[in-house]
Amino acid sequence: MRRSAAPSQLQGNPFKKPKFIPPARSNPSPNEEVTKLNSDIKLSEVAANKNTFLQSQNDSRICSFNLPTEESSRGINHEDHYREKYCLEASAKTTSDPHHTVHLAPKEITVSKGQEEEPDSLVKYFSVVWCKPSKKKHKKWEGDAVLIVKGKSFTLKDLEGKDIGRGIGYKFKELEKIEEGQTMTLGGKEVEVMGIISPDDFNSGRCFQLGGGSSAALRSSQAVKKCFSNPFKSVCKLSSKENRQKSFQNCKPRHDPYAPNSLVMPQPDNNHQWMFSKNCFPVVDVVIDPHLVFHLRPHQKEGIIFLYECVMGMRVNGRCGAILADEMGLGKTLQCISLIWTLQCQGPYGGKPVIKKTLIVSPGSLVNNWRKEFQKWLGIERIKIFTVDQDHKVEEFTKSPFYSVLIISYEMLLRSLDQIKNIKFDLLICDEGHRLKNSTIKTATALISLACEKRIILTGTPVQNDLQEFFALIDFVNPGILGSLPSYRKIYEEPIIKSRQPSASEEEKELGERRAAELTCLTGLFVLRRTQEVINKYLPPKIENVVFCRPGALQIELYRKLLNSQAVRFCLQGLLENSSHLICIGALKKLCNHPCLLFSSVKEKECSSTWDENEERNLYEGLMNVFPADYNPVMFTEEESGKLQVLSKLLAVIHELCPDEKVVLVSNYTQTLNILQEVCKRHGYAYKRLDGQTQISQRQQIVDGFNSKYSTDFIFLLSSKAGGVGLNLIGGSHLILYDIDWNPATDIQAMSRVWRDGQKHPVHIYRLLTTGTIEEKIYQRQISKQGLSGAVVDLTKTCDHIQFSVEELKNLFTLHESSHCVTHDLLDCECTGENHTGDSLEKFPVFRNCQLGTHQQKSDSLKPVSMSQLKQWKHFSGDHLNLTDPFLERIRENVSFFFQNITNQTTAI
Ligand SMILES: Nc1ncnc2c1ncn2[C@@H]1O[C@H](COP(=O)(O)OP(=O)(O)OP(=O)(O)O)[C@@H](O)[C@H]1O
Ligand SMILES: [Mg+2]
Repeated sequence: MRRSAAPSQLQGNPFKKPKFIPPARSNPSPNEEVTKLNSDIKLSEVAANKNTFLQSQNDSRICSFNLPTEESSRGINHEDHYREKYCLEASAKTTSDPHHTVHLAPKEITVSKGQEEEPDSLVKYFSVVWCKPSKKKHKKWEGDAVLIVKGKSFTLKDLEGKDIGRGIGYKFKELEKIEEGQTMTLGGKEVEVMGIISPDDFNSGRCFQLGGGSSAALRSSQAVKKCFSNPFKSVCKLSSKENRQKSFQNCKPRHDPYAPNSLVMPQPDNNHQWMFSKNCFPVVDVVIDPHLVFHLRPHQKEGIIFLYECVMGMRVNGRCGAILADEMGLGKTLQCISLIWTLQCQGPYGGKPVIKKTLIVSPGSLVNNWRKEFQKWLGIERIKIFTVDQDHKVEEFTKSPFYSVLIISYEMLLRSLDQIKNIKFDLLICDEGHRLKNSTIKTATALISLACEKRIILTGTPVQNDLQEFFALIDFVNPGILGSLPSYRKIYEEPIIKSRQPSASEEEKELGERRAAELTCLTGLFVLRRTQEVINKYLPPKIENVVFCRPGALQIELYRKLLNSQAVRFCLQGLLENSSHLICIGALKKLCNHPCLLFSSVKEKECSSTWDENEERNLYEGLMNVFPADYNPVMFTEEESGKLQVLSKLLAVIHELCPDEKVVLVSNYTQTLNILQEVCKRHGYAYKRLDGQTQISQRQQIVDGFNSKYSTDFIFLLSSKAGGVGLNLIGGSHLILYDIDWNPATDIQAMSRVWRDGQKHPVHIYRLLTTGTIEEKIYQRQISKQGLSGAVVDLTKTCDHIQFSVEELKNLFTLHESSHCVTHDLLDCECTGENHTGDSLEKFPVFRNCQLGTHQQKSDSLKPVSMSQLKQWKHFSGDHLNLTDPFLERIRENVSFFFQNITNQTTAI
């Protein structure tokens, strides 16, 4: 029977066709195959064992994929480069084995109630094509589908995972005997069986991904298509033999690949050469500029190899995107600069450069940081970069032949999109690219519309917290690799989410885990994340302190008044509108920072026209009577706020004991920053300030000014939410978090500004919390499981997204006046806050009964500390004798409790 082909047949159905084997690997030895399979299994196991697709990205091991170490990279680079494809080839093998017989049904297939239970432990899966029944000889097949046969029933699913046919009560023998090539009518559709699908391929979801992007399908179908298009085309283009010889003679590596410590990129395999080598140029080693290699950390070398392989299409055939999701401060910028500089000057085929122009899009505050980093690592001569701002328009870049790199902010990009679209960029880098996680926002649609194939997203944020956002990022760098959004939802998202519901059956759990593992395996080829641990050894010690400050008398009185307000009482009875608890929380937080902030808010509200109808009236009623009659917020005193008192003393002692060191002072509120700024003025401390209002064009200048060793600044006032992302503030070695955010990511972002590569001094972090108040509760939420699930490190998640039960609100709206530290009370620790024995803090390996381990512990990764980790931190009450830390000693009078942890303790403080 002749017939027109269904989509799968046009592309090459991997479930029917024999596996495509690249020329160089036509006869893999049995051992090699075993290794590959093992590698696949290991990979899946890691993901599955971790039981989570979410967590796996946080594990630096998972996405590293046997990247060569510094020592081994030279050797490995010249071998055929297959290691990264183990996973793919292994999948291809399982799917294409023509000898697959019918498999015993895995237990994950449920038998729905009422269905006949006959020998349907046998579940079989087939790839089929289908059409409406007709008597025509030449069938016009309408689509590919997956046929699932179980006992006397069957289900037909299209490649988006949707059911398109179901039937029950068939003669058992008919369904039992289905074999390849057979046609039959099932549920009103004519179906031809194309091949058998293994339970493994069904459970992993690979069988649905013909065109979309299953690893196996991608490799085979695309490679086949490209390879056999016209293999001789390029050869014929050569003008003459002499010309060819001449140009071949010039094909030399730009740098000596055999020099000691050289960093050589992996050579493309035969398949790649077959597809991409224009004019059959000889393969030349691509060698990273030794000038750069000299500075690179081992993880950065690996990162560059990873990026190179991705953008060259060596990891996933025909796909040139990558996500570099290294934790903050690991030098993603330098890795990209090295890649750009290399590709701009070199290439594997005849040494010809791979790219001409690069577009870097970054948050406005980082545009100049990119320029500086280029200059830092490559000087001003090697590469000409152009940054777009008010005075330097994209046209200038277009007109000048000198520039090869354009750096632009996301905002400017939108404004100049038309001009940008007219430029042919060969490489696109999106810094802090997690903002593209919503593909419908303008910036994302603008960037998606650019023709450039080689795309890199840089982000310090794990990208797998939300499966739809994850899809958007993956689909941006490698469009279509996960299929369409609807099919992704059906095949991956739904089973994965279902498997995580407490009510999930064993089968659902197993299926969800398999799909998650497959997704991790597929995307892990072009997503790389390493954690802070990889650079810890290059960083100075970090002394982290959580400081519980006693509230001032006025603060306590006002706090009580607020808690007794009608607004809070209504909240606790669930009587007020949804957002009213947020107003109460906001007022308590302000009060913790300083009573004068609350005073100003109430005054402002009193004058506002909405005051009468407003719930705030219920909250603020009678509050003014608590303030002294002549209270003037401008004349605020430090004594009125416990934290401000501690801060003031802390600044004084740092100034006195470390005159060469500087302080980064962080708050999330502009009004609080105003108070802190006033404190600086009163004490005569020179300062710089960066917040949401700071002009983008001035930001880098302010940062540079502060970081400069000639700067006289003592303090950098930073609004972390407004401008913290990506900044380098290594000029400061003391960082004080004046207030706490619901989202631990905001604080972690801020901390990472100073404890990063280039920091010369030991870093001291002080997190100030007002004892017994809502600040402690927020902190507890950060470190408890509740805070950790879901939006761990997503900066866009704010308090508004958090749902509170009445119980939780009750807890939030309680003031613990008699406790030294409610957080410690919750730790179930037997100590009385007296455990510090008086030895130097730095050398404190003593095992105390309240500790789970010795003092030093591994919490280096940029994750919020957990309750149990906190318990292992050294801790003591403020009135404990013999505080040997001179900074803590000076502030103890106003402090009820301390927690302290030292990382990288070995180096002397
Ligand atoms: N190999 C290196 N040697 C010395 N300093 C380095 C090295 N690599 C990076 N740095 C410096 O480390 C700092 C952090 O680098 P970078 O800004 O690229 O981090 P990042 O990974 O982009 O972090 P974030 O996610 O916070 O943006 C920069 O000052 C950079 O110059
Ligand atoms: Mg960065």
